[in-house]
Amino acid sequence: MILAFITLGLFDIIDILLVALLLYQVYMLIRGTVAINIFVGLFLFYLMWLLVRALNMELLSSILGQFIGVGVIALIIVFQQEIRKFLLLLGSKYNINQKFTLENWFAFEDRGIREKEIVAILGACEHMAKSKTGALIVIAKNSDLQSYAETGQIVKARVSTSLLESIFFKNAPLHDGAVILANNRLLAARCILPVSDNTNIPGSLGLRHRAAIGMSQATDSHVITVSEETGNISYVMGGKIKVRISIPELRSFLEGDFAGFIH
Ligand SMILES: Nc1ncnc2c1ncn2[C@@H]1O[C@H](COP(=O)(O)OP(=O)(O)OP(=O)(O)O)[C@@H](O)[C@H]1O
Repeated sequence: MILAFITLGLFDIIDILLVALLLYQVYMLIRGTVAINIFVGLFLFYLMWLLVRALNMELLSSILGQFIGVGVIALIIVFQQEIRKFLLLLGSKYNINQKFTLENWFAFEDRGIREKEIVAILGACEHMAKSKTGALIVIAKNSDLQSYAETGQIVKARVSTSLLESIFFKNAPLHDGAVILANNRLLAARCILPVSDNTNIPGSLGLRHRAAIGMSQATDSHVITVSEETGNISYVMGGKIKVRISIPELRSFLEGDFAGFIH
């Protein structure tokens, strides 16, 4: 009966597709976090309101409508963290300051890392894995990591195996936290990274690995971890972690992901 009154135009189809795309993006953003349960709850609540309205159940629809009326404010409060993460990702991907620097326009500097830096990282990771020295290395891609670098100690030094090893040496003053590599330089050490709240991460992975995953979700950077407990090397990108990788595997990941930057 109801369907007989529904007319579907081209714009309605575009509208539905856009809403589907939006919902998919929201799902991708909060997938694996506790926020997904809240989102599903709110979505069901909204569907119920649409249903009771369509069935002309006046009393129930006006009660639910009161909640829906303040729904946007409630959404902002409930998804405060996710909205912040989303805006941060959007802002750092399309950072205006970064796009209009002279370096970018005239390509004076490379964004990521080159072959020499890859060799230095591989050497350091190999030694640190053998000696079970914990390490957390962030490699910038397009996102601006300056705000993360400022949580630690700005270094701005040439990347070398010995520098990386001495930073992560157990009793060294800068060993805690992460190092950030950007523009072929070791930009900063002892940096604090955002920790992922993904509930699907195995319990065996502690804060170092969660911080690596969190950083790769918040930015487009790639992260290498060396476990202090096991000496295992992991490679993290786009919120996904590859655990227990070998040095040749790490080389092929780095060369593959930063191929555009190798000279
Ligand atoms: N948010 C963070 N940002 C940067 N570094 C962090 C963060 N959280 C933890 N770390 C680093 O990770 C170190 C070890 O943390 P933890 O033992 O919980 O990690 P893990 O994943 O179990 O790693 P490991 O296998 O090396 O023990 C900390 O001492 C610190 O240097």
